[in-house]
Amino acid sequence: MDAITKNLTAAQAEAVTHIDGPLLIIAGPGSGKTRVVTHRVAHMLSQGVRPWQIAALTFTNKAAEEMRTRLDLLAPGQPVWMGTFHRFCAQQLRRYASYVGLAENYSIYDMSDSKSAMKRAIQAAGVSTSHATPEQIASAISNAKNRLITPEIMQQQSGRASDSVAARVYPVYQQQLLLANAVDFDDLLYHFACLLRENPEVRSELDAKLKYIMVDEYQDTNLAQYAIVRAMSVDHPNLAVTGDPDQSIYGWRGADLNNILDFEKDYPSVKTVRLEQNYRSTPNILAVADQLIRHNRRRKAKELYTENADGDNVILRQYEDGYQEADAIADEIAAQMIAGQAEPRDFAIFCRMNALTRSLEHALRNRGLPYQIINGVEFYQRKEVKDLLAYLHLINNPSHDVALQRVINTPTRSIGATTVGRLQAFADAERIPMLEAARRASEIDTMSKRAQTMLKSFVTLYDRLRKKATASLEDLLRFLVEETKYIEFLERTGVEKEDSNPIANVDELVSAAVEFDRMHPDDGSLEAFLEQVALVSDTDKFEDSGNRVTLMTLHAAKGLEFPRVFVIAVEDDLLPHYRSKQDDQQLEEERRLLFVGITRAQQWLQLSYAKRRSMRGDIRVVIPSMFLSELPRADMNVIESQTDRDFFDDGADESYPDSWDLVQEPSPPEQAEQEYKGDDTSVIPEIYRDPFVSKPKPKRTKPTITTALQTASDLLSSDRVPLGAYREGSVVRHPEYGDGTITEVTGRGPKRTAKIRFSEDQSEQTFRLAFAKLELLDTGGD
Ligand SMILES: Nc1ncnc2c1ncn2[C@@H]1O[C@H](COP(=O)(O)OP(=O)(O)OP(=O)(O)O)[C@@H](O)[C@H]1O
Ligand SMILES: [Mg+2]
Repeated sequence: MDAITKNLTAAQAEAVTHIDGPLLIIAGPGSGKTRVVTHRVAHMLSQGVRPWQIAALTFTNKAAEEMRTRLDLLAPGQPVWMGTFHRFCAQQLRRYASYVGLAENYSIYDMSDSKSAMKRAIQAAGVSTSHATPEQIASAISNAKNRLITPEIMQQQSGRASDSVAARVYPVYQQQLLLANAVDFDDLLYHFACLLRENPEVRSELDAKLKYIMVDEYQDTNLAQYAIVRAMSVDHPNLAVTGDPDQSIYGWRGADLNNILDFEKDYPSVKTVRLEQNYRSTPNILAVADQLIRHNRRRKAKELYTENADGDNVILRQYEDGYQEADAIADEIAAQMIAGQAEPRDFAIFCRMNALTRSLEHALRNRGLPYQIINGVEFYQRKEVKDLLAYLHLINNPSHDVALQRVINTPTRSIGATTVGRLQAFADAERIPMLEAARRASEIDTMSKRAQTMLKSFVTLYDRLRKKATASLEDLLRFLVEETKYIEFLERTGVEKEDSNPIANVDELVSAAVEFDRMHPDDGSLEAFLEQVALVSDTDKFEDSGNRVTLMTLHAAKGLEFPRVFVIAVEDDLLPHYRSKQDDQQLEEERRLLFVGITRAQQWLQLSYAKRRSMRGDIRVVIPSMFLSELPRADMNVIESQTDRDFFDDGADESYPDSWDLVQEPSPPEQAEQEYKGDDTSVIPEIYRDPFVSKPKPKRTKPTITTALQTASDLLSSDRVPLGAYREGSVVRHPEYGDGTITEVTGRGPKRTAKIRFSEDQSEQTFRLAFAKLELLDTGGD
């Protein structure tokens, strides 16, 4: 026990050694809340609690991974459940799928899958979208799920127009999902919460099994999450939660601050521990954070203090424009590295929206600085990756209509929209999955013979693929690519984008499959792989091992820490986001978001804004964020841009935009925009009404990530073999496939492609030479 508590303060040790009974740890950033969670688990294990009796829940896979790493240091190899809420619910639902009308191999729809499913449901429900856009309908349904409102209850509500339309779509949407044996992201929580509510025997079984539940970042739980942990902590109320109300930043997806503020009311016998000391940041950084957050009215005041040594002053810097900002930041990073003060991994750059990272990427790349972006163009969202995943989904779950619609004519096989429409109508009428309908194509008399034949041959292809379902994931994927002639399709359609290479992405997906096979030699099922992919969240794939600068949104930064932090574009209309400015509560959430950003920094921090910023080709004059005027400038280094030139001396007022309407970014902040026009708790029947439900907030999205797979040095390395050196007969080495011989070279410039036959398994692969990680062993030929 000494080993576990020796590096803890008295208050931390008090929380760590508390085993039975509810526990609330409420404390500011960097005070060791997450550390307490892991130490407490280790302590419980040392006191004889069995590992399978404990579950530690959090919000990002990265945070869960970190907990796991820390626990492994204290108590190696213990099978304690640690993971995200969504993963937890996904796994429980596999066990209890039939209780909610699903089969065990159900699919998890991602954002774009859900969107297509929603479109279809809106069509099927026959509602008009003139008063409510599909987004508004989706958002209202998502809200309802977050508040555990069933379709029946929603239909009883009157309310605003978009809601009554949504109420008609909701049951149809749910029915179609069930028919497809699929759930959307909200459903994971919703179904599981409903299941616990409606099945007392399951509830008490889980309550008894998982005697010790812990939740980190409890301030971000929504009603569904609250209901879930509460239901599992009735007979054994050993629920321990940690949180910081000042870091609640997920109101837009239904998080309810009251869940933490009222914990003491929910569990009157609770033991509350406050941690006072910050171990993360310098006093300078804390002072800035503290001054800022004091401007929120809805909070309990608390002091942040630290015994850490003074560091550099926090810098507040103005730039001419976004480009100068990007260049200067990249230069600053290079300078600090050259001075031997830091390495790339020490730096993080945070922004309000993903779109803002573009010029930074450029600047970092130009200087050969390695970086990774954790942002909204997730690898798994790329077209070619989604195509192949859709095949896998359909192989795993033949009822997955969204996947079927994606692949039925990809690669193109002359199955046009009309045919698909008729197929869908037949499926809807017969209440069968579309694949089943395709099998019965000859019964669809609205369809031409030719179309029926095409469908039949698609079904034949499908059956061939499905036979491979039990092979290793790698084999399955390679077989799939080959059978569908997918690479040829990519080559034919010639999609070549500046920042992505489709064929390389296919290779990357194969690598992911190989990796998955390797990690799961025994239990690696297709279903498990798809689940993992579906649940990848924003901070996943975040490699500590890679020594890179990290670019990410403020939302994704929660819970993490970095020695050196830049927060860019602290500007009016961006932070606070213009859609949040009208509403006091939302404005306070924006302030908390900046607070979260500031408190990630350990030693060094710079906040910046520009005089002008170009967005989608438009240059706009910038007003600095109101939050900057709330900071203790006297204690900061305030550096204004030296240049006086101002393009907007004339007519500046006219060119100033009302809003950033053109800035459209499918990232969390945008969700805040979604229609919320009032508090509807009044129309929720009594049994569902929770005294703590405050403003339900719009739809959650699945946050996503991209790792910039090619580091700057990869892209810039001058010692690359010129593409012309590769020819038929050249012998090459690939890091994964081993040695092989080029059998064919086609295309020019960046499209130059080589077919390689690998000696190990005689498989043939196609690579774009500009991107492939090849080593030229022998040029071959003369
Ligand atoms: N007693 C301690 N002694 C030494 N280091 C500590 C102690 N407590 C916490 N730390 C360190 O302080 C840093 C912040 O801790 P931790 O991440 O647990 O804080 P947190 O309260 O979870 O922060 P956040 O609110 O941002 O999630 C970590 O690097 C942690 O290892
Ligand atoms: Mg933490």
